[in-house]
Amino acid sequence: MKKIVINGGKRISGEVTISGAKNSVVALIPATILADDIVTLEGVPDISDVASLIEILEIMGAKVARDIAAGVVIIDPRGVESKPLPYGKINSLRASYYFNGSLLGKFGEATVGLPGGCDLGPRPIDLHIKAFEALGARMTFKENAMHLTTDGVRLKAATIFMDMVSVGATINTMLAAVKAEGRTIIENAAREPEIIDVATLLNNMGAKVRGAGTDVIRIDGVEKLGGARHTVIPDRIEAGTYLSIAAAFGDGVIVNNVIYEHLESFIAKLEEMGVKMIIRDDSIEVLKSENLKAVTIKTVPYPGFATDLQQPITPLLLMTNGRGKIIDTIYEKRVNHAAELARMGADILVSNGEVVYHAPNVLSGAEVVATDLRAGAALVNAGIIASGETKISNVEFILRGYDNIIEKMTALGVDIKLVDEN
Ligand SMILES: CC(=O)N[C@H]1[C@@H](OP(=O)(O)OP(=O)(O)OC[C@H]2O[C@@H](n3ccc(=O)[nH]c3=O)[C@H](O)[C@@H]2O)O[C@H](CO)[C@@H](O)[C@@H]1O
Ligand SMILES: C=C(OP(=O)(O)O)C(=O)O
Repeated sequence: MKKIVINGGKRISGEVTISGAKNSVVALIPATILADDIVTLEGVPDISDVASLIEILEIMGAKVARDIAAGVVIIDPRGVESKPLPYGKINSLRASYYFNGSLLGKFGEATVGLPGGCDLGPRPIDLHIKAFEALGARMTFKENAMHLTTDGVRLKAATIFMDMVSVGATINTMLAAVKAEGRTIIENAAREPEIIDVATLLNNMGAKVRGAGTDVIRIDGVEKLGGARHTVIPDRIEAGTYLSIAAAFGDGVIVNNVIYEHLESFIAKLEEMGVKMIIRDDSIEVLKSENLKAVTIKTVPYPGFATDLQQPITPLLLMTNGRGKIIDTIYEKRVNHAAELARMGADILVSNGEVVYHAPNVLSGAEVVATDLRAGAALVNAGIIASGETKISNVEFILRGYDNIIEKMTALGVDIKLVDEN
């Protein structure tokens, strides 16, 4: 079993460069099968979710060439068939649900197992299914998988109102609708930067998607999509994770390859706490910051404070002064990191579904468990601050979403290693 071991208590400094966004690339890869020619993705992070998606692409018949160090993946989807994908890697990540949309959009048929991903409480996909049905698909369960079919190959455009703001359902509807007959309108669409990134790739492939990044997306279906070359946007969640530890325990850290506009609500919180920063065109320098103020964080859909950042920022909150809360309105059960941080000596607990903390805290190294991806990131950040040794298990979650975290943290002066141990 792999574990991350951190010898903490040494302040960090230096520079780190942010990789391509996990939540973008995991949709871009399934999107490539809609093309009838080669698609090249640049800025692809070295994370296990990408490896899993490439494996699935290859099972479907795509030819894939990857240069991991250069961050380039070249996908030739011309041999792809809509084979049933009931088990295996499909269940190991969330984003495998995008193959439902792209296979359905291309072949009028898809058989894909239920998605996995982080256990954050219930994560239904009813909105995805409702949207596919509105586009003319029928759904049944077959071989433990969702089987989607339509009459003929092309779906029929529709106006779809999303009952809730959902990143996955918005992207999946785009994937299914780009080749449908007529104009599809998605109302109450999610507005995350990753949605714009997927729309940009689709448009470069020849699609007609307008309005991505607003809550109304219009898609005029086209018959054919071609090849394209696309660079993945920087990962705002990875950036927020490094900015958090830089603010909590840095003596001057520059975070490169950042789009500030994607992080505005997060930066606003750092400013409210009193963190000193210099914001440049595509980098943010965090200066040594002291006497920080406790704040309350409430997660909401973009452009509000991202649910994926509330756990990585928690160790920073623990270093402030005062009391505060974290209220996650997207996933009420995304609180498991609190108990692990308490094992490291933090004054933090969950009350009525809200995380309540009292700062400042003195953290000590401990054996802790990464219960999910961002809980794992929180424990890495806490382990850096804590005195003594922190040993984190279940690191597979962390490696799903953080490109070269050991190397990047080491470059900032952290004593951190990945070990194989029972
Ligand atoms: C691979 C990926 O991009 N994952 C991100 C994506 O997940 P994911 O796309 O799964 O999250 P959604 O935006 O769909 O979920 C938002 C909320 O809507 C609910 N919901 C969603 C779909 C549905 O059919 N029915 C329903 O009730 C969910 O339970 C949740 O409470 O957005 C989340 C919210 O920003 C992030 O935490 C995840 O990192
Ligand atoms: C919850 C996350 O990922 P996923 O939706 O892939 O499980 C995340 O990236 O924080």
